[in-house]
Amino acid sequence: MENFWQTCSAQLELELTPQQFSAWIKPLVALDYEDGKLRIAAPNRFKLDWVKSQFANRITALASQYWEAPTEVQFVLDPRNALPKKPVAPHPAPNDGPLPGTINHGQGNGNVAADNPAAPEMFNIGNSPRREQSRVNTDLTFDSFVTGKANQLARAAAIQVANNPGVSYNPLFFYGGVGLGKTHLIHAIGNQVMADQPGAKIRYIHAEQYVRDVVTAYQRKGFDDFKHYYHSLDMLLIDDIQFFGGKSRTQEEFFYAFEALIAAKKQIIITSDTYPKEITGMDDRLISRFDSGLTVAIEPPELEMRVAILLKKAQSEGVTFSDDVAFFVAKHLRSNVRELEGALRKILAYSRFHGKDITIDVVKEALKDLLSVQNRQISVENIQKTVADFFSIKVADMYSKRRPANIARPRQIAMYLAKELTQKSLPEIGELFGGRDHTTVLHAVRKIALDRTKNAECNHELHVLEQTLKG
Ligand SMILES: Nc1ncnc2c1ncn2[C@@H]1O[C@H](COP(=O)(O)OP(=O)(O)OP(=O)(O)O)[C@@H](O)[C@H]1O
Repeated sequence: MENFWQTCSAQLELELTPQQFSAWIKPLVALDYEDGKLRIAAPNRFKLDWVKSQFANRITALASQYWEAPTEVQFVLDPRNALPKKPVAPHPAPNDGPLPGTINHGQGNGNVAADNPAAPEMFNIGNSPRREQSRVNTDLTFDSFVTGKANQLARAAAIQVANNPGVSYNPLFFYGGVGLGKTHLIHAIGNQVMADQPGAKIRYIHAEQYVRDVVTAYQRKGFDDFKHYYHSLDMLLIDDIQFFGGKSRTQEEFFYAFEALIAAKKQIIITSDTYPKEITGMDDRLISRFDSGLTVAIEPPELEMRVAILLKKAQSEGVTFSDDVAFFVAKHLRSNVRELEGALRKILAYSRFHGKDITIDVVKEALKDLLSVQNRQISVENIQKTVADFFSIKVADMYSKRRPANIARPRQIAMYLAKELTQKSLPEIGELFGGRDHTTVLHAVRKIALDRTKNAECNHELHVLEQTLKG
């Protein structure tokens, strides 16, 4: 039973986004399995209904596969949490990922949001424990953060700020690609400050949630409360600020909060996928403020660091990885830490499921899909040829200086795909497109990324090209 749930969770973790997984699957408890019936408990009615409608089929399939027999899955309320059903709030809850959320039935005694289901999430700070209010994840600490060349500067800055919040660098701005540990690092700061200063009012928030809170405050004419809450913080940790791009109302609100906090020497820590000046659709005055403290990059991990991360994560799962195995995985998976974690989960699930020790052969088998994608390296040349074929232009036009629209656009698409599907940097891509400047590549990447969100046909073309290139 436990084995099944571990395997099933590991599989779902691979299939869902991290937010979906932690919002919907992590809180579930597998209760028992008898006569082809599996019972799974959800912490509240809302989660129960949602999980049932969204994930029941997948869990049933995994259970039937595991027990090699048709299995019926029943979802029940966790007997420890069973409370009478309450109305569902119409807005998304903070940590519930992209899906509609609700008030927290489990700990609402007397707090504003629980009494008033329409109250915005940001006021849900009544009687629940302080850590809960701060949204700081206690698992993400400096201790569990592996350091290497790629992140040592960022870690040093983080420690410095955690030791002297509001004093040393304000704001502290981390930027870097996906899955490189930006979120981990800002939670680590939050955890340390919370331990050092138990009275401090700290808040972690993802920028998308902040945008939603602004919208909610706007709809309910609740800006005074909104302002009061954010301006009263001792430390604000705001993740993925690039989501503010193009959202002028949010930027304006954030600007006031920013000014108020900095003036009061309260620490602000920001993460983004790019450095301040490169964030699209961001007000110049905010950009200059973001850059007014310390801005630090986090780079993709080098080989030794990838090995260290794998060894540490395996150890924390109670499994010992031999150095050979760790090197094998680290050599083949190069892009980011999240990918390494995914690979580790796959390996553990595979070895548990088949009852095999973790050897290189077992790893090869467990990561078959991942490794074959990595091995089928997509080259920029290949992208140029495929895109040229697709739009019936000459490959040479990819490097030429000619600019008619029927050539310029496919060229921009090829640059976009080169950035998306290869590990090449912007200058390297520029070089391969006839010695163009990296800003030209960046412009193309952004333009096509934006078109893609607005124009279904463009999105479809890109999809076809991606599928062709990935084989
Ligand atoms: N140096 C590290 N040591 C240990 N774990 C790490 C390290 N860097 C990242 N991780 C882990 O990798 C996963 C992804 O990291 P994180 O969410 O912090 O990335 P991110 O840079 O914020 O990415 P995104 O921009 O996609 O949000 C997390 O589980 C995190 O704990």
